[in-house]
Amino acid sequence: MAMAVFKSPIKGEFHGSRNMESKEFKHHHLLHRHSSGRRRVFVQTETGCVLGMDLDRSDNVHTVKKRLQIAFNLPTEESSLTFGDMVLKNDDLSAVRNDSPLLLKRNLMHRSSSTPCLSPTGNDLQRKDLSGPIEILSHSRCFLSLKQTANDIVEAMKAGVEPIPVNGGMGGAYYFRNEKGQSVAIVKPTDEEPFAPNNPKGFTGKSLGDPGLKPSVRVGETGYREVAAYLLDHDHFANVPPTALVKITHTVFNVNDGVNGNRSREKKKLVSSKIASFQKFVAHDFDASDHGTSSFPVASVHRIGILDIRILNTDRHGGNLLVKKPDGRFGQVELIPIDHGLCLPETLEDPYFEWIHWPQASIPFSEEELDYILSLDPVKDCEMLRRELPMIREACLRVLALCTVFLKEAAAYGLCLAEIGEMMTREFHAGGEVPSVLEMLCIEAKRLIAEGDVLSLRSDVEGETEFQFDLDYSDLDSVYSSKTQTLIVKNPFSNGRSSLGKLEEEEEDETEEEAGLSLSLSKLSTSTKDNKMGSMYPNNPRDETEKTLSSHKSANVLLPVSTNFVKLADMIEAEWVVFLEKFQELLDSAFAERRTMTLRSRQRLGTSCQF
Ligand SMILES: Nc1ncnc2c1ncn2[C@@H]1O[C@H](COP(=O)(O)OP(=O)(O)OP(=O)(O)O)[C@@H](O)[C@H]1O
Repeated sequence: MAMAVFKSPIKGEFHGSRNMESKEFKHHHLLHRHSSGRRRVFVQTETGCVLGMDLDRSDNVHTVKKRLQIAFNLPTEESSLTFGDMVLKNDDLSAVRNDSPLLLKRNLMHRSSSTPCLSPTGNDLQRKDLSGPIEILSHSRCFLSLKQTANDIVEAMKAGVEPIPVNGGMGGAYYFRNEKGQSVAIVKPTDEEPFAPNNPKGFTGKSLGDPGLKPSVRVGETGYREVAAYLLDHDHFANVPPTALVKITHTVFNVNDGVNGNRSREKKKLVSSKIASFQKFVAHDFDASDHGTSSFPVASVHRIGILDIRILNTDRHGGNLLVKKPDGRFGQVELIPIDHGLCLPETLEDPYFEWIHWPQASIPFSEEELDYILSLDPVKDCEMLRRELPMIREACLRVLALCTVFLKEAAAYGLCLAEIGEMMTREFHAGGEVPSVLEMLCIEAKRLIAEGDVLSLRSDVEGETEFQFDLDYSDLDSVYSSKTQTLIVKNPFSNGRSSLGKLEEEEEDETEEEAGLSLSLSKLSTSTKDNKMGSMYPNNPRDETEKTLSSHKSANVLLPVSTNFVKLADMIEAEWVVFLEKFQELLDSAFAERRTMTLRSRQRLGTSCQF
């Protein structure tokens, strides 16, 4: 019963680089650009400083870098300018859209651990940065309600009402208030995230763009994920508070001295401009970790679970569900999901779903929920995110597409939220972490592609797309143990092509044990989470990761280890299309297996546990 979600529109939708965008969008984009010629962009350095700049028709990468050289005292040849997945090269600024944040990076060979915080030195340029105190980085209607909130805050700032730093959490966060002193928004600067250069709580040691708290979510990129979760929450189904990316200027923000991560501005009270997520504050009474969960409405748990599955949320713990007591005596509590910074990872990760063992999650979906799931369109969702958040990485969009397809098929089969969540979650066995059923299905789909003749799919498009993904994964590979991936990918393409050189080198080292792993995968049934799987990993994959991590500096000592079993973004578009088809073909038997497991465990527990 595989659904034809990706049949016709897929061409041109799921691709590795934004310069292959759909014709329709490109046309619209070009029209817009040529009619106005001007665009406003926000350039952020790796250490967090932000400058608003107006580009006009005649600007190119070189002229922009030249202006930044004056502002940040960073020679053009020592810097690169990136926009999401893309390193902007030559004279091409055509992909950069109005309100886009760009990242100015110091080239690797010019970096040193004692690099001071790049702070703007060009007064002239700074004066030309005519940003208001809060600028929403979009003119989309989706953020209209936040415009008023921003205006209220600006009025309060004029009246001397100061924001309040949030005490808890690892990242820098601030409650911004209205004139009455009421909190109306929570602001999280991207350069104050855990391990980012200006983190106020001592968790520093990385640059923006480096792998972060979760290796598949880069430092400085949690903010746009918060916005993505809001945008994907169609019809406010799951109750995600309105969230936007902003450029915001205030003295309350933290700037470290760059070398030791010490706070330097506390006393000086200097004004800093930041790119931050800006979320509507929702008054609440407690969070889900403070309270029994039995009073939580089934519908709210289902709606939040549906969102978490789509976005592969790796951080849905109780503290990230705010709880509001009912107004009247007989009302129900309201749940407000927050903190979506660790959703949409760049590779399949182990999600964390606090609700997975709540009884509500085992109750079948209602008709209304099934209709909502049926209406979800992963192709449209990806298009919408590309439009609203042009910096979003294609790798994240593939995770979104895959998880949405999985949800749609599973719900259509009749599985409940708990069953779907469990199929996405890894288990730990004596031998280490075991891939989730979802991951095993992906591994199997990749193997099926490898068996078929997809080599021809690669021939035309290898160069550029490959490069985009190489950029993405060179960083991530250093913190992941990706043994399984290597084995799966190298088999079909071991024909001496240069872009896969790295994999070929590794192939020579293939041990008997690894060959055995390839073989086991080929015999894989979809019931993957039994103890047999443990023996497929005689060496704990986590040990490998720990070894890699130990070679990194400060922040990595504190970072959790992570295993990467499946990458999605290493496939060229044509492979991705075939992969999705194979993946869907495998789903029915996996769901049947899961259903049998549920029935068996119910029989064991007796009927008292049924709902
Ligand atoms: N939209 C909101 N409305 C009201 N309060 C909020 C909102 N978002 C966050 N908070 C409060 O701020 C606290 C910190 O927020 P959040 O968990 O998003 O930040 P964080 O730095 O990512 O935290 P952590 O490190 O625990 O993940 C929350 O525990 C919650 O109490």
